[in-house]
Amino acid sequence: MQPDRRGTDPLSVTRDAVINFSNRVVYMCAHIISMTTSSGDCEKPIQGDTDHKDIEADYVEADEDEIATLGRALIDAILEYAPMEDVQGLLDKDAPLWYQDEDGWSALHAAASVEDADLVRKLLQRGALWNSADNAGNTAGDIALSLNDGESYLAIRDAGIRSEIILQLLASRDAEPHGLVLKEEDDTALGSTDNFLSSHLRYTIDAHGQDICLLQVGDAEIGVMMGWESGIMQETVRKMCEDHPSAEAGLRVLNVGFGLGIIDSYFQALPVPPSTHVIIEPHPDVLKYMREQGWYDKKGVVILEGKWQDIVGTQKLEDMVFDVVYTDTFSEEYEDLRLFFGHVPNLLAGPDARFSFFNGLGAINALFYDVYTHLAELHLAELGIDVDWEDVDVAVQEVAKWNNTREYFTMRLYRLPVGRIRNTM
Ligand SMILES: C[S@@+](CC[C@H](N)C(=O)[O-])C[C@H]1O[C@@H](n2cnc3c(N)ncnc32)[C@H](O)[C@@H]1O
Repeated sequence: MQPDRRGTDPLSVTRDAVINFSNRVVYMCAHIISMTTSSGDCEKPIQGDTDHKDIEADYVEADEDEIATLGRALIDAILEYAPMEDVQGLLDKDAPLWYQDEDGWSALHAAASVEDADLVRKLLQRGALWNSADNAGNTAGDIALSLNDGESYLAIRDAGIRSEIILQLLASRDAEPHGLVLKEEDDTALGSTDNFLSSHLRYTIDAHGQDICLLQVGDAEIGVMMGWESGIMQETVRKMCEDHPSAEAGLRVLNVGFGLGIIDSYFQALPVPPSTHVIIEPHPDVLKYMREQGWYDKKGVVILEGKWQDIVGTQKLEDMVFDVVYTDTFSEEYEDLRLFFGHVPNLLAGPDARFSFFNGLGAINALFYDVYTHLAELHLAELGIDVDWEDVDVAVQEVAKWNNTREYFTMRLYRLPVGRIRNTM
């Protein structure tokens, strides 16, 4: 699974990651055997080391075979509708729930495919990975969804939300990288803001006449922002501004991340342009493009050069408040978005003010997209911000949409959030 355009996807537990995880378990078994048979020093050569290693390998292989046999038996039992006592018997023998067969199916995939919501719940309670994907990229949740089995789907989705909340909590209390977080490190310009900011961006028009801002990553060019998203940006501005009580006086707007300037152009095109329009943008090539396009000279526009992390919540914003706040960055993760959420109550001018963000994390898989959407809603609710969601149909011709860049949004519907401070009166 590809990381998301706007960041590494922390939910993206790929088949490889699960295999890595299971390999780690096997490695740990080998390590424990090694420690118990080599006086706790597995690096130190010991007498008869070769024989010793052979024995170790045999042990691990035998373990691996036994584990795989149990894992396979559990999947088969579920798929063959075996009596619950048989399935329970295999679970009692510790049949591995992380095991995936040659198609990438786990016991949870099997339980979802036979539409057994009780078993789905049982497997999740016993630690089944809610987000492991089969070779075709489908999770058990996707299978439940395709079978219209709402009960199983919601059990899996809620397990995903719970697990993400727990991981976020652990991560916030523990500065050390946490062993439980199954996340691939990404030091490229896609997954690291600092690398992104030192990479070259190219603004161009693709073969379909679409405006596009491209980032070079290795041999490939990745879309930072693409013209097909205009519909989302236009609808976002409409939902946030159209019926705003202060619209006729000119709104105070804050936008984080300029990209192609699509959303900023829609803000400027409002019947009454914003009275103040602050744009936060750190990338030197984007700032150059903004200068060339005359953004520095527009009335009411204030460009704050830098990352939002160095501007929002500091004196650089001079305690300004806004009627409309929008954020859409790149190479950031959900955790960055959640940190931004924490500033939103202080940025909004009052109960009429509105907040939105590009809701694209996990949008290459229905289950992951759903989990992120709910996670965002829960975290914003904790901050006293209630969100209205609107579905925007973004099904456009695939060729025109992607050109030669990778796909990062494959859902038919974009879930557009508009948050407001909860009115407690
Ligand atoms: C996807 S584009 C935004 C597209 C924009 N919504 C539009 O309508 O064209 C993301 C932008 O966020 C900027 N960005 C990346 N990291 C940022 C950060 N930490 N703070 C502010 N902007 C950031 C990027 O340089 C890029 O210009």
